[in-house]
Amino acid sequence: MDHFQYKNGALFAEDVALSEIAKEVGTPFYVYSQATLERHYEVFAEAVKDIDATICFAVKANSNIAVIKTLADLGAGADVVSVGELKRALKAGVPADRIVYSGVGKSRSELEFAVQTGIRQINVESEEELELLSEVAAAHDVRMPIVLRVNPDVDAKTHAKISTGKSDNKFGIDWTRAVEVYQRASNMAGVAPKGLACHIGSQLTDLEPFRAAFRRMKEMVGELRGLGLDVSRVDLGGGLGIPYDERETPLPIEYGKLVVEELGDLNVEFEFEPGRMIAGNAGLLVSEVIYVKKAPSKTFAIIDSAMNDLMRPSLYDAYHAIVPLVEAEHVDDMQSYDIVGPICETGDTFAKDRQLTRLESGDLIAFRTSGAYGATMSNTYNSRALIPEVMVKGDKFAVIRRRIEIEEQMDMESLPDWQS
Ligand SMILES: Cc1ncc(COP(=O)(O)O)c(C=O)c1O
Ligand SMILES: N[C@@H](CCCC[NH3+])C(=O)O
Repeated sequence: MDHFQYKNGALFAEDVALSEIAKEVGTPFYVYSQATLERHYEVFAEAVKDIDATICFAVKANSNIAVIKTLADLGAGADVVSVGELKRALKAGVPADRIVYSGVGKSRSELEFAVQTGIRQINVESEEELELLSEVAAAHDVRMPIVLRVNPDVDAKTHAKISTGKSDNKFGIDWTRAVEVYQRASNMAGVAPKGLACHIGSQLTDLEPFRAAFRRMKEMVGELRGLGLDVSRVDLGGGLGIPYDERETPLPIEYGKLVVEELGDLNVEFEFEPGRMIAGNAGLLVSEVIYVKKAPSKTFAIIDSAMNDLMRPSLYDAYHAIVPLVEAEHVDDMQSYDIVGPICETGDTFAKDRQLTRLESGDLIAFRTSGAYGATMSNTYNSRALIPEVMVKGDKFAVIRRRIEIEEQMDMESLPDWQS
């Protein structure tokens, strides 16, 4: 359940009419419901309450400091993949000892920063990274807690571009090598191996791939313990899918049950890294129709947001429900539209042949389920502004990132001496 509902024909975020926000901040903008963010975190926490669990919100899904702080205030940790995300998490008030750091390409300076910050753990994804981390941590007189991210060679049955657990994906250490690498790590300076991690992909709509990965993790923990090695943590990553359309997706409670069923007797601390499940349905992208253009074979609704603001449709052919801000009175007046942005690429298409109530220039529409991987993946292609993000709580709203205009972006550029 989210907190974006129609009241008297107008779409509200909690107790604020979205048209009111549009009037104040202009379109397009992202809007998040604090109550939905909180509710999703609580639902996930409830689902894993029977095990020792640290929930580390995957900051890549939504890195706005106000969003991270909302979750940190409920006790969330953070899963970060860059020093930039680490700095955001710290600024939002996430305690360092609740931050885990994943990613295949952490640089020396990033490792140095993480080691000095004293975060909970680094999820090591290759032997080369292990060697570098060992050197960096030892030089700082630190024994850095690590887990090895394992690639379990499991097909997550999700979009190929966001599947991460097959052996031909770049992520993690191949499961057939993991025990040997762990053994090696336990004799290295600067690192303290605590356990294993896996993350097989994002937007999983079937629990079976999770089960397969969990079983592989369990086998490996058994093997490591059999060798007398200590394993006290297992990080199960994120990946739980959410409904973008009417198809059902597994509930967090079912996922939690699966974890208990498969791994409940492991006697470890678990870490989870949910991103989409928490932020996805907590956000909308609101946009205005600029023109409605009839072509011989179809009608285009050209709107003021574009693929640079919400990349998911053009990148993954992802579906986002599109709804009007003013509930249509005549639902029998449905028409077919291609919803497109102003960018100079045909790929700048949000939806094809979408049945919507009649649209006119000036109408406001919203893309549902845009709170995860929306603003974080936006960019300034075609020299467009970065759009505002707004947070709603009850009957209040606040701009949590202002529009970053092109003038400001140009201020970051300079001419080489020989041109000035
Ligand atoms: C290592 C890692 N953890 C967590 C996540 C968050 O995934 P999701 O948003 O699907 O929960 C991702 C992204 O897929 C990831 O790569
Ligand atoms: N960016 C992707 C998810 C990738 C998850 C990152 N590991 C999406 O929008 O669905």
